[in-house]
Amino acid sequence: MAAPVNIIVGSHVWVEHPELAWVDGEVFKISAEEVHVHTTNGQTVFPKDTEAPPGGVDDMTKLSYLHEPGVLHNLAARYELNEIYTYTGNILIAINPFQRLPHLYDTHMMEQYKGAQFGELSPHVFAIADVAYRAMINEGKSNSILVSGESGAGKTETTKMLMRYLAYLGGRSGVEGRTVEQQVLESNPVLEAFGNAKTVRNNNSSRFGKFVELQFDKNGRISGAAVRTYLLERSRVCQISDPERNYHCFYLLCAAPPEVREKFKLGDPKSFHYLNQSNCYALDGVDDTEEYLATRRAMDIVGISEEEQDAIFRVVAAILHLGNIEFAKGEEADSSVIKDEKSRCDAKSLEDALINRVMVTPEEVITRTLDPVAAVGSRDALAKTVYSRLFDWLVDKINSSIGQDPNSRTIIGVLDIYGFESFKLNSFEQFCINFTNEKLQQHFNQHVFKMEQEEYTKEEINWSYIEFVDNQDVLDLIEKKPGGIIALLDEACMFPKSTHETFAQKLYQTFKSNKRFIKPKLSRTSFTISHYAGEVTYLADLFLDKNKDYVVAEHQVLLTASKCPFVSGLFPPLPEESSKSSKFSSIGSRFKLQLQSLMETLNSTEPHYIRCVKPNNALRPAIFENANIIQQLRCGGVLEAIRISCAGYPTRRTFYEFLHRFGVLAPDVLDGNYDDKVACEKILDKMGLKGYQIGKTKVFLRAGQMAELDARRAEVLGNAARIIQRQIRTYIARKEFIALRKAAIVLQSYWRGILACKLYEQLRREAAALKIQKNFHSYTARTSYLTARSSAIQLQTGLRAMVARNEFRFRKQTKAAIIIEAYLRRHIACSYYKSLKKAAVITQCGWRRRVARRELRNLKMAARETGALKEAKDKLEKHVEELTWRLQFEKQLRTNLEEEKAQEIAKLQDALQAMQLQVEEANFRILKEQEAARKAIEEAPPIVKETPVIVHDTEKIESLTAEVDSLKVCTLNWVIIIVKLPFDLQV
Ligand SMILES: Nc1ncnc2c1ncn2[C@@H]1O[C@H](COP(=O)(O)OP(=O)(O)OP(=O)(O)O)[C@@H](O)[C@H]1O
Repeated sequence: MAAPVNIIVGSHVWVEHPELAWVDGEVFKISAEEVHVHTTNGQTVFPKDTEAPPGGVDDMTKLSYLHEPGVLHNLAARYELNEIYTYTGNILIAINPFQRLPHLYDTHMMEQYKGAQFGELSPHVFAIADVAYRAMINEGKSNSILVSGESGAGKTETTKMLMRYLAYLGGRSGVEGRTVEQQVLESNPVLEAFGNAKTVRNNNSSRFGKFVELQFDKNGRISGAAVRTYLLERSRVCQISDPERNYHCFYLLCAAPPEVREKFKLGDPKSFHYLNQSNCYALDGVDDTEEYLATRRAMDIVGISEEEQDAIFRVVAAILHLGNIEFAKGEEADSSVIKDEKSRCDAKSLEDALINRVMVTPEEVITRTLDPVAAVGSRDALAKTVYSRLFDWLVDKINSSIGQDPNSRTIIGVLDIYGFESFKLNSFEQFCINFTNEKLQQHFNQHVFKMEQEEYTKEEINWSYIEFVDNQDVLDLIEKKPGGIIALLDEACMFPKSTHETFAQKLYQTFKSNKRFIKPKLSRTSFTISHYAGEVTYLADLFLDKNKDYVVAEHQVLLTASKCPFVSGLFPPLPEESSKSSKFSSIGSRFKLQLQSLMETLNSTEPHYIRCVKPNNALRPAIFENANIIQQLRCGGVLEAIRISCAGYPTRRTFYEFLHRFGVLAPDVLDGNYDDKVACEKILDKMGLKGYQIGKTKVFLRAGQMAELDARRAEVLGNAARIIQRQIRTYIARKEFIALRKAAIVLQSYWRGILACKLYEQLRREAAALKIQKNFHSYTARTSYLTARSSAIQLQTGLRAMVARNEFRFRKQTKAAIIIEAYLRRHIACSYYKSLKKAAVITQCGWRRRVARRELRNLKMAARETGALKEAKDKLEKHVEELTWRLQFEKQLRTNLEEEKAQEIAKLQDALQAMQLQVEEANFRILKEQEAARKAIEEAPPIVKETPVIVHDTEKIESLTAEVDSLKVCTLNWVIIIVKLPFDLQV
């Protein structure tokens, strides 16, 4: 490959790669015109800045090597660190982070950016908004911020942030009710509900362009606002492809609370033809019911009344029901039930409007019935017309409700518009979008380059080497009247017989020699336009249909006659002559006019640019391997701006300003009597700068030269400041030194006196301390000795007592043991003695028994020998027994007698007396009986035998006599006892 300048062996370079965009490598050989690079594949080579900061630079113009890979690498390095914003001069590049970064947009951030110098803080949308606001306030000029980028790049999000920040700067805090800025912010959700849809590239893709104009009063407060919208994608209402969705409002309404669905006879979105062409009904992380309620709240805030909201959703529901009408072949169009209450129009009129067409010829009026395919087209056209009118009504309503400020002198406009589009198949929408971008690019060119060139021309400096691609020729190709593509398209639309083929042929013929128009070789209906951002091939097939904007007369009649005042309000009756003269209106030319008006507005403002970029792959490291980014930067004019900025003279100053600022660099030049221009030239030459230009009134500097001059100026000023500082410091220091020295001497003498006093005092204290120490030591030593001694004595006492107690205990135990032993021995001896005694007794008994037995045997033998002995023995035994009994009886008696002594004595005395009386009586009777007996003997015959009675009486007398004797003895004994008793008792 060819070697670019400033590349040598060992250089680190970027090499173009067909898929990865750029890969880095190292040059290892340069021969003739060839550079050999490791990892080379024969593509373009750019030098790599090995000293570039790893985190990237916040402004691309600060890069040492400004080329595509350098730019891309810088963006990638920053994106890696979540730095999604980067400047390119005054243009802000915003890369979609695909993740919420709340810290970037909180109130704290807003506070930081408020009034901060541009470039002082990291690049940010707030910085751009702040610059616009400050410029407006300071210069009293209107400003605009143009946000562009491809679908999903983050335009809408960026616009929201801008609006929030501008509302923060220009809002009225503490105002009651709905403020303008609140209404402006809340208009977003309303417009998004009706103008946004899920597409393949973005779940919340805005299907229209938008220009919000914030009007400010003289105090810089927001006093009014206007929203302008561009080119709503109408075809989406009737036609969607998987996995896209129709406009959000349809799904929100189908998910509305049951009473609302009931009112509009709605149900599952799958049951509607306009929604079920795609299988996507829900969005991840979005609750349509919630969104419905939020949209209604936002509608409240922007001032849409309850009735109007109802009417709006009634129209939305009607469009859904309209889509379900089907047509069959036949004379009569077959329709499913026409739910007339939805649009409040007559079912028959609806049917007529959908399938009948009236043609007025000079001769007659012909009514023609459409075939089913055409009827479907008619139905869809009706739906699209109603929807786009509804959308326009919403925008108008928002504008009238927010209100315009006729006294406002300045505005800040924010443009959120689709970026350049180039797909495989490009249709009318892409044509319009790219036309818009050509317009904006021209505006960009005019602003950045043309202004630059005009300035250079005015100043009569040489600018010939700055080239830029002027796209006026492309714009002519598209919009020139007559003869441009739009004009030809309108023409073709007005010719009933035109087809897309005739239209394409017309284009080929008209533009066959146009540099910007190319006819693809194999196609009959497509054409290619060489746009500033690249070539785009359009398919002309649907251009005619899509360009037609008129409302079919039958539809107009139907809708004007609607019983719903809202619907009839959307379609006011056309003035007689306009309906007659032309029922044609073209989207292309309407859009052209809108763009012209937008451009006029933009041209009257100071523009600021934000380019949103969408990494193809949200994975961070992939960004660098993303050729599409380069394309987006190219389309956004970023690369061109960088190139021009480097090639041109970005810095310029009037001679006066220059001399005022940089005169210090060459005081001799200032002192010399030179013309301003010459003086400037001399200063620049003295500084050794090259490539600058001197105009008629200004000095033009190349990129970086201003910084260099500033650095030199800072150096000179710094040196001068240092000299002055040195002198002043010397003077001050000397003065301070003398005063200090004087003060030091006084202080020293005073301090020395104090020190001597202190020393004496210290010595005295030391001596005293020694004495105290000595006494204290002796005292402590004695105290500790006494304590030790008393402790020893106590210990000894304790030990001795312990020993004595032990000895005493031992002796006591010994004594007890002896006693126990003695008792034990005595017990043993006693036991032994008793056992001996017992044994002796037993032995004696045994012996005696043996002896007695022997004696008994002898006695028995003797007794047996004599019966008398035996009788005697019996007698003796009886006697012994009687004696024994008598003894016991006597004992008993004696005992009883002892107890009853006194009574017994008396008793016995009584008994004695009685017995004496008896004795006397007995004696008397004996005498009597003896007397009687003698008398009887004397009287009885002489032979009479003795009778036994007498014997008896005799015996009785004898016994009585014996008894009397014994009683006498007994009485005597008792007398003796009684006489003796007092004496015994005394004893
Ligand atoms: N600054 C940001 N912070 C966080 N997420 C963002 C940011 N910018 C964009 N996004 C994400 O990217 C998505 C697409 O962004 P946005 O809708 O703004 O794109 P757009 O350029 O307006 O697309 P379209 O042209 O299709 O409307 C957003 O829904 C959001 O998820």
